[in-house]
Amino acid sequence: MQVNLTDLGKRYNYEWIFRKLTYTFESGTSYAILGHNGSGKSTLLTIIAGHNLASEGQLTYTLGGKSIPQDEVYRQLTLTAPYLELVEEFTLLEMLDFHTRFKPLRHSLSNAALIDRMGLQRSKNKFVKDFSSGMKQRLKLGLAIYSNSSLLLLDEPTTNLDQEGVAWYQEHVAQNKEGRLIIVGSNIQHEYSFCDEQLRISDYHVVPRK
Ligand SMILES: Nc1ncnc2c1ncn2[C@@H]1O[C@H](COP(=O)(O)OP(=O)(O)OP(=O)(O)O)[C@@H](O)[C@H]1O
Repeated sequence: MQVNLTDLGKRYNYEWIFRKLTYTFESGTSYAILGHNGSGKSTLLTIIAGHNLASEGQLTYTLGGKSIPQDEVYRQLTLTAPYLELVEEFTLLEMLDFHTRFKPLRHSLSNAALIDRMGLQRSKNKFVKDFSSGMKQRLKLGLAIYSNSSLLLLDEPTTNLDQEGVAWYQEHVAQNKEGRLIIVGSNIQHEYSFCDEQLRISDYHVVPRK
C-alpha cells in the first residue's frame, strides 16, 4: 500500500489546519504524525481513512501497483481512535463475530485466539458496556492490529491503558507491522517509538502574514 498526498490542505470554515502537504507513505514503513493538541493529527488521519474530505490537493492510494478508488479504500484499512465507539450491547464474543464478518483477521487467526492474545479470556461473555475503559481500548487495538488490513491507522493508541497495557500494545504492534503501512497520530513517545519516520504536522501550518 502506498498513500500519496499532493499539496493537501484542510480548513474548517475559515481556519486552515494545514496546507501544501506533499508526502508519500509506503508499505513496510511505520510513520508517526506528531504535533501538539489541536495541531491536526486526527484530522489528517481521518482524511487518509476517507472519513473526512480534504479542502484542496490530491490523495491517492496504490496497492500492488494498482490504484484504489477512494471509496473502496475502507476495505484495505483499519482505524482506531478515541472517538470511535464499540458496539456496547454486544458481548466480547458477539463483538468479534460481528467485526470479523466484515474484516477477517490476519493469518486466519480464530476469534478465540484473538481473545487470548488480548488477554481477555475471562471476559468473553461479558457485555462490552461493562468493560473498563482500558479493556475497551485493548479490544479496539486488538481488532485494529489483528484485522487483515494493509493500512493500519492508530490515533492516540494508548489512551486509557496502564503500563502493562502500553507494553502489550508495543509488543503486538511490533509483531504485526511487517509488510504493512502503519500511521500513528500521537504526541506520546511510547506510542510511536517503533516508527521509522516522523511527520510534523506543524510544518504545514499556515503562518499568518504580519
Ligand atoms: N469538525 C470540526 N469543525 C471545526 N473545527 C474542527 C473540527 N474538527 C477539528 N477541528 C479543529 O481542527 C484543529 C485540529 O484538530 P485535530 O483534532 O485534528 O487535532 P489533533 O492534533 O488530533 O489534537 P489532539 O492532540 O488534541 O487530539 C483544531 O483546531 C480543532 O478545533
